[in-house]
Amino acid sequence: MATDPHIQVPQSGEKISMQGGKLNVPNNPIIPFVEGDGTGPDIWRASVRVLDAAVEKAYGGDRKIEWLEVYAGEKANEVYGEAIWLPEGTVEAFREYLVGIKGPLTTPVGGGIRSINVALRQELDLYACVRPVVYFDGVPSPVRHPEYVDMVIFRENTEDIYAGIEYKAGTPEAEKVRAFLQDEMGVTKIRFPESSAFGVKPVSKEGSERLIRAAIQYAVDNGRKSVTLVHKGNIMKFTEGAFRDWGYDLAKREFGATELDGGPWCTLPNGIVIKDVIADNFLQQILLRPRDYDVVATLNLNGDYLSDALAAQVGGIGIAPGANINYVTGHSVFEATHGTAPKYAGKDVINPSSVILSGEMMLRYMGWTEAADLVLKGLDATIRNKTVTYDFARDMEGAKQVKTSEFGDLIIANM
Ligand SMILES: NC(=O)C1=CN([C@@H]2O[C@H](COP(=O)(O)OP(=O)(O)OC[C@H]3O[C@@H](n4cnc5c(N)ncnc54)[C@H](OP(=O)(O)O)[C@@H]3O)[C@@H](O)[C@H]2O)C=CC1
Ligand SMILES: O=C(O)CCC(=O)C(=O)O
Ligand SMILES: [Mg+2]
Repeated sequence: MATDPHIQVPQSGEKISMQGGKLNVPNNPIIPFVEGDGTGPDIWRASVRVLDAAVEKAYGGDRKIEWLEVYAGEKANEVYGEAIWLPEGTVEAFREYLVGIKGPLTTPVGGGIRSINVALRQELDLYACVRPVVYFDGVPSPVRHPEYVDMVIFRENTEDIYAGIEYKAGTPEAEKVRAFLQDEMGVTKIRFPESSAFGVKPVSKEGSERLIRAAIQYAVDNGRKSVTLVHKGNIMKFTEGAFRDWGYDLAKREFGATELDGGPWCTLPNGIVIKDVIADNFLQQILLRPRDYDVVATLNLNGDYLSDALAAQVGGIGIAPGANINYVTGHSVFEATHGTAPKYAGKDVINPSSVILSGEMMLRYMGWTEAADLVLKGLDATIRNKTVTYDFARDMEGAKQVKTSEFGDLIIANM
């Protein structure tokens, strides 16, 4: 990164580091950010002002983030002048400065580049995608009791069918996989072998355990009630089923869990329940009985679907933050659950709450809790005052619709 001429490191500012398993955060940390594609720039402009204002108000100038712009996606193509989607310098900056934040990046469907978002998580081994889902009073919701939803999704972030190991139908590679499966492994269940594409779903013990460990540790540290392992292990026995079994084993081995009524559910000594639910059932349970669920640990693709579904219950992906974290190295990239929402790009209308709340998570992760609390205070008051962006305004009686930038201003005023 030091040699990347496109990346201008701020003159002042210091690196965040990890020492003895704890983050060491200076008062003026350098934090890399990617603005993002589509609505990313609209959202980032509002978000950065809110985060800076919260830090300024909380610490009166004693602390300040030194932002370092790095590039990915369409902006990287512009800045680098060629088709470079995820420059080495960007990955290196996130590696070197430990904590970063990003806007959404476009991934084409069917062909073209593979996801830059996924690539970044894989490159930095950010194995836990952490997505809290909580209700802010006044947000319009399609359910009767959105306030019953208070969950934190821990989604495995580096494996599964999501890793992108696929072979296109009709290629020599797909033919090779077909031949291996049918001729060497004796597989007879491929319905249309000649025209099939193939995808691979790697799910490992190490990968599952480190994610489930992070989820249980989070539950312990935050006084939560339960951890639910969500899987489709009845059908995918050796991948999703193993995820469940490895989870229960880990809870017993590392956290002292004991079986409840003959198992497989178990409890930790402090009463936290470890349980499991099959994924399709879980999707109806979260609508009917959301209070039965708290921390959720699941595989990559399930976690992707669940994130948007649960976000809808508390008002949608306009207010759905997240973090990609490696709890061992401390590396983290905070990002919203939503994508680029391209039809709203450049219109200054989109809801910036998801990135603002991802920034709030980042401040809390850094130990800057006073600033994080101010972000929540400002956002909460702005929503209660019914001054909201289009997505909330369309279903909120008596609301005044404001622009993305105005919404940011109001959050700052309400801190
Ligand atoms: N981590 C990442 O960077 C992610 C990237 N993507 C990428 O984003 C692109 C677009 O994906 P798409 O499937 O359309 O999903 P998006 O999440 O971009 O948008 C889907 C819909 O969700 C609503 N929405 C999204 N963001 C907001 C927001 N900030 N405020 C209010 N409403 C919002 C809008 O609904 P409405 O139309 O009702 O207003 C929008 O049309 C794809 O290339 C995809 O791969 C997708 C997810 C994550
Ligand atoms: O990378 C992408 O384009 C989509 C990723 C996504 O939907 C997610 O991580 O929630
Ligand atoms: Mg998604």
